Amino acid sequence: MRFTDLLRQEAGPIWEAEKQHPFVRGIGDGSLPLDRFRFYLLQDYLFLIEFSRIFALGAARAGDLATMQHFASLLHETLHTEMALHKRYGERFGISPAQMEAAEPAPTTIAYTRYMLEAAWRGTTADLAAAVLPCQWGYAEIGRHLKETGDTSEANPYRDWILLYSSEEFKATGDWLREHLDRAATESGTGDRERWRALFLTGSRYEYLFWEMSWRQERWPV
Ligand SMILES: Cc1ncc(C[n+]2csc(CCO)c2C)c(N)n1
Repeated sequence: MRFTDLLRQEAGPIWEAEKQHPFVRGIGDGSLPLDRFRFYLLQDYLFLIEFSRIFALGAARAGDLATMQHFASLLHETLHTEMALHKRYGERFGISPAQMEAAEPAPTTIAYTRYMLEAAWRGTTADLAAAVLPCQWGYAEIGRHLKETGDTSEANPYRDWILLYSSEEFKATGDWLREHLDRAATESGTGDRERWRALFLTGSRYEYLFWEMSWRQERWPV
């Protein structure tokens, strides 16, 4: 069994809870209240900007040209394809990209992005892959799940979201991160694998918390 399959198996209950989360179900059937999606959109826009730094760090850390190219295309995909989706949704809400960029990050957005950045900053490209995989692979899995079980008709305001994250191109980029980590796992000891396991599980929990934050429209208490 691949190392990342073991990780996925262990994170099973967390990923299942994500699929059952009212925010995710609401995207699937289109019933999610727009103000909750609007909150998510602003937070996720900030999330993507910070997240991009991680891929840039991956390119800088890469031990070979092919790895550098993969991180560079992940960086491009995040800054352009994925952020373009958010900008289009912003337009529908009458929010400009400048306004989105100027939004105030909520506690969970800061905690999650700092957590991944710190792991990426002090680790190897395999540490980086372990920390970001729940995000990349998780969205591809949720996208596919919602495409199969949800409403992808024009009536669902979240249709474009589902279509982007369920696309094959999107899945392909996540597959490379998995391969990168699996390759490292075959050449490393239990200490490294234990660290990657912890990064993957914590990342998965933060993914859950991001839905929860958006559902509750989390704010600083004071
Ligand atoms: C909280 C949160 N988690 C994951 C993603 C999805 N995502 C963010 S960057 C990236 C990699 C390349 O595009 C992917 C898949 C998101 N948007 N927001």
